[in-house]
Amino acid sequence: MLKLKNVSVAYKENKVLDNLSLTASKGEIIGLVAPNGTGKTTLFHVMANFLKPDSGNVIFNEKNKYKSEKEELTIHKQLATFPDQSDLFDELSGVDHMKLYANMWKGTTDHIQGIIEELHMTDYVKRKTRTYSLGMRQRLCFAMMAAADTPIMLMDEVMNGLDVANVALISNRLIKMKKEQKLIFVASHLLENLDLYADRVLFLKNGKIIHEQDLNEDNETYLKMALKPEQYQKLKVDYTLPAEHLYIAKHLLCIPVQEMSMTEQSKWIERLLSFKDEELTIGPLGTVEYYEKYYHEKK
Ligand SMILES: Nc1ncnc2c1ncn2[C@@H]1O[C@H](COP(=O)(O)OP(=O)(O)OP(=O)(O)O)[C@@H](O)[C@H]1O
Repeated sequence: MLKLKNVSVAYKENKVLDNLSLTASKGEIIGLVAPNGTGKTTLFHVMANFLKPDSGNVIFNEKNKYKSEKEELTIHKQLATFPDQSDLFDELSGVDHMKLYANMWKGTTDHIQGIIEELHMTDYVKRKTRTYSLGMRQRLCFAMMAAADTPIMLMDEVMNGLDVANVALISNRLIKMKKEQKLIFVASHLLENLDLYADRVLFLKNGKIIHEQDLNEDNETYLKMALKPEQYQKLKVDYTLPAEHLYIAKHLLCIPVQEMSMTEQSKWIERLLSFKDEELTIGPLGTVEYYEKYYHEKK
């Protein structure tokens, strides 16, 4: 449905995207993660043709490229980008904004009431947006995307400024959109949240996708525990850790257990539980752990 082929973008000496390629299909939510200033927004801008890459192509449905105004129009009918809160008009109401997006893309506004109810916006949506709080504005931005209802959606920082209840509300709506076969890209710093709805998470570094985590795969199970370097060293001296173990960002020990016998697993659990102050968890590596692995940062 959407293909990027060898896309490169540089701002003078600053190479932000370096020969980057990716393929995305309908019915997928793709998370995009990286520290601030790495190129997530730049990548979205290339996908939406707000920025022409220095080289490479964006291809939609195997045939459409940003080659002419006509083709751009064809693509833009299928693709909406998350509005910036600063783009909202102070003197218009939330409903007005939703109607704007609905008319621009879908050509009907019949579905708006359902979205308002689902996103719990009934109490405020008829008021002018200048009276909205940060979280209310953010929910409206999301509601505008839902109103546009395009097959492809690019969502930059969709959860910005939302409280826990609203993050859950929007996450559920994203899952519903996925079931409706939308292709949705979500750039986010809420890493654990991505594990709830994303099919894949792409990790961007030095202009490239350095890792693609498939969350639908039957991923390896790990014993996971935060250990100080000296604790880790002691464990290494006292026992032979499996060669495939990870010590992420000099902080998180992850021991793969799928190939181990039950007896061996129990031994490792016992050994780790001897570090009494630390919490032991069991499960696959999530986006948080990969993030630490690739960017060596604590959350
Ligand atoms: N118009 C521009 N001119 C020059 N440099 C730019 C421009 N836009 C972005 N950059 C640079 O490109 C790099 C990537 O920026 P981008 O906004 O794509 O990052 P990001 O991953 O979206 O960051 P954030 O998480 O903070 O939103 C940064 O170093 C930024 O300074």
